[in-house]
Amino acid sequence: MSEDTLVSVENLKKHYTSTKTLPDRLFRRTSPPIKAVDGVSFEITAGKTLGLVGESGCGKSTTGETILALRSPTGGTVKFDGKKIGDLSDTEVKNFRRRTGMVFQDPFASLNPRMTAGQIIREPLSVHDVGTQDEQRDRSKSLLKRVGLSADQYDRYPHEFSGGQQQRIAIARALAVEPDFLVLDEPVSALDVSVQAQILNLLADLQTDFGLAYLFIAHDLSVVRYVSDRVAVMYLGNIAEIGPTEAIFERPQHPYTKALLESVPRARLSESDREITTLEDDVPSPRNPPSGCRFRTRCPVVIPPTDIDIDQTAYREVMDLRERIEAGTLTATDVDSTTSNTADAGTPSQQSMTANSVWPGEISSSLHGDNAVAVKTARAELRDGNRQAAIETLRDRFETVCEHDRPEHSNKTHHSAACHLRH
Ligand SMILES: Nc1ncnc2c1ncn2[C@@H]1O[C@H](COP(=O)(O)OP(=O)(O)OP(=O)(O)O)[C@@H](O)[C@H]1O
Repeated sequence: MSEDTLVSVENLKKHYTSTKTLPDRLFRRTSPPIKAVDGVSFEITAGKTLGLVGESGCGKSTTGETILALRSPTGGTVKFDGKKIGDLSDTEVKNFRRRTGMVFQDPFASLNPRMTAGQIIREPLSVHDVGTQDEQRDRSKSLLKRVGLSADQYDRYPHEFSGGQQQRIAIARALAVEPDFLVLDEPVSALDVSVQAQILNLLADLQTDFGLAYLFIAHDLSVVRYVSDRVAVMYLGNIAEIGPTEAIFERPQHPYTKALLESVPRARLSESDREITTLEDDVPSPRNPPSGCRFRTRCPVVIPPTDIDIDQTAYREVMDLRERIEAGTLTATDVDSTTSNTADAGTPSQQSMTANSVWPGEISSSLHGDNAVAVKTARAELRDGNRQAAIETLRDRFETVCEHDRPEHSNKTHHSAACHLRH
């Protein structure tokens, strides 16, 4: 941890356990928890911005809310200014609350409609007992001006403001008690594009003036690139890659970061022919995330076992096939019994089989030698009702390091990707 680290997050976990319904209780059913955040580590430097990006549902908001102790962690630690949040005394908790704050995506929903702009901004001053009534009023008015509104708007209600102005009020409220750290959860994504830049510039000015540190949560990569000193890329409850902004955008290391960047529309004409890898498949459920590397089920460069010879397209097809058998979405009834059978599965003389002969309708790549034999054997086993044997046959031959080992970050302080290809 460096001297000017303000927030330090180590192996943070937040799992949501669902409340049991009556049938669940009657039948003693338990559903696995949602692993929204599952072992996240990073640091935020005083006065700097860490951007947190990732697809919807990957755990960004939960990370921000858990860091601010709005949710209790399932595991791991958060330190603020060197002190562990869970160990704070009542006075220290109050001080932590004063020094931290949050700005939400939907400004209207985050402002009390029955309070005026002035009352909203004053509220934290009252809660923390800062100043006299007159001083609180004066400070609220000067904050209104500081965020680009007018002191005359003090007595107006939220609905009398535009979306951008409402977000300015929410920012003023967050600044009222002079915090050091703000979690900004998608602060511009609900706003018109024309207003977004104004709010981003305001946040940048305030950061410079008050030395604020930000955790800036967003799914819009161009926004994150614009505001962040460092960027953490999150996937299914884990940090896939973290590093300085330019390094992440110019020299991404993790296949997920690359795919995320590739999925951004190309701005320059010169780039219009660039081949793109889009993230088409759905993100797996955080209730039952893939073992090993969380991204392996969608990864375009998943690593085959070192002792087999297979190209990436064929390997991905075989992996997807096994996933479907394991998930129960490919069953015996889906196997056409008129073609292929167990007998021809392991014929040693069959060194190469055409795509059609290996698993009609499922495998379109050509597989050779023992790869083809394993897939044909699994097919026959599934058709004969022996699903577990089919899974084992495929696992024995094709199990990958990406599947049984969770990749670690090699370099926690600079630029690092949690990917087996980096080791
Ligand atoms: N209070 C909750 N109870 C149960 N599950 C939750 C709760 N809050 C979030 N989740 C689940 O946890 C996972 C992570 O959600 P989270 O909102 O943190 O992700 P996110 O990356 O911020 O998504 P988005 O960009 O859509 O806001 C999701 O699967 C979500 O459905």
